[in-house]
Amino acid sequence: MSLPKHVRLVEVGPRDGLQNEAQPISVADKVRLVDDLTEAGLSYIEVGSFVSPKWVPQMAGSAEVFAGIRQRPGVTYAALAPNLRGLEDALAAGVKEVAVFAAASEAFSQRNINCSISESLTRFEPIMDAARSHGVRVRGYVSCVLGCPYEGKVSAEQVAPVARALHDMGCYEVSLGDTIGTGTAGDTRRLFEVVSKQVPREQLAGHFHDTYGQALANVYASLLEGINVFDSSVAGLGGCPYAKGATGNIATEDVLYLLQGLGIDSGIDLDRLIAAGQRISTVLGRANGSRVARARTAG
Ligand SMILES: CC(C)(COP(=O)([O-])OP(=O)([O-])OC[C@H]1O[C@@H](n2cnc3c(N)ncnc32)[C@H](O)[C@@H]1OP(=O)([O-])[O-])[C@@H](O)C(=O)NCCC(=O)NCCSC(=O)C[C@@](C)(O)CC(=O)[O-]
Repeated sequence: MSLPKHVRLVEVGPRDGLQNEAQPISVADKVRLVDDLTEAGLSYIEVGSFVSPKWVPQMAGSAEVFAGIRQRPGVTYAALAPNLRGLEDALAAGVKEVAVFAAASEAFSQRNINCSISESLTRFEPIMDAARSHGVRVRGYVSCVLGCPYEGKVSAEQVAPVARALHDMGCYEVSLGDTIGTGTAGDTRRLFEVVSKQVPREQLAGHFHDTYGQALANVYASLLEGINVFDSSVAGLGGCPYAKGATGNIATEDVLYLLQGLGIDSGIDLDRLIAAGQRISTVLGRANGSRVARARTAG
């Protein structure tokens, strides 16, 4: 399969990245991050989550973040909504696109959203109906597609029906998440081969964490499988509260560098993106998780 000419990057740093940071982050710092990402040319930014603040304290204040950001026309600013309450809060905050999230492993589903996989899919139905009636698009996630912190190996055959269910209920795109970052390029190719028999490739995305240093290889493997949407996190922000040692998502800067080297357009300005990543890394007092950013800012 030939490589795509254009790839869309879904920037998940303000949500997947910041949700895992230990120290409190002010609304102003979150707003600044989203604005910096808009300036860098990202066309899709996941801004926050409308989830229980007891479960994910860092995402409290997502409505204030939405109220504070400068929204550029043509850019999608999305949020997670795990239940009807989350959707209603998102709508009240003026959110135009939400994401629901399921898992391919039962144990992870229980720990993450406190219900079984099938209960979660049932819970999403009224969200889909309400979103549809408000003209809000819904993206779907499947976690633990290449491994689970509790159950170990997860097969592509376990992932496919969950992805299919999300697609069938109306998710316009389903993002497959290697939550603990253990997957290899071979696993990734097989995953997309199997899942694309149930959901068209054009409606699948790859979401890779870099725990084992395989994320960039997995993006390349996915490109070879005809996938052209990837979730990534500026400065490689994040981790996973349920997976010991898990690192953040693949750094957006590193994916962008890969894409530029392949002559694939994404509309993003690497220098501005690096500046955005440096700024939030300084705010958080952490090392920048992007290899490209570290190399470009060394010395
Ligand atoms: C799903 C629930 C809400 C179920 O939570 P629950 O405890 O089963 O629900 P509940 O209905 O019994 O409610 C419990 C409490 O939460 C409140 N509540 C209930 N709903 C909401 C809401 N929407 N917003 C705010 N508060 C809410 C509710 O009002 C109540 O408050 P209390 O009476 O105890 O004071 C909970 O489990 C939850 O919020 N979990 C958080 C899950 C989460 O955000 N995980 C991280 C994102 S997923 C991810 O990172 C993976 C991904 C997508 O990146 C891909 C990958 O890498 O794998």
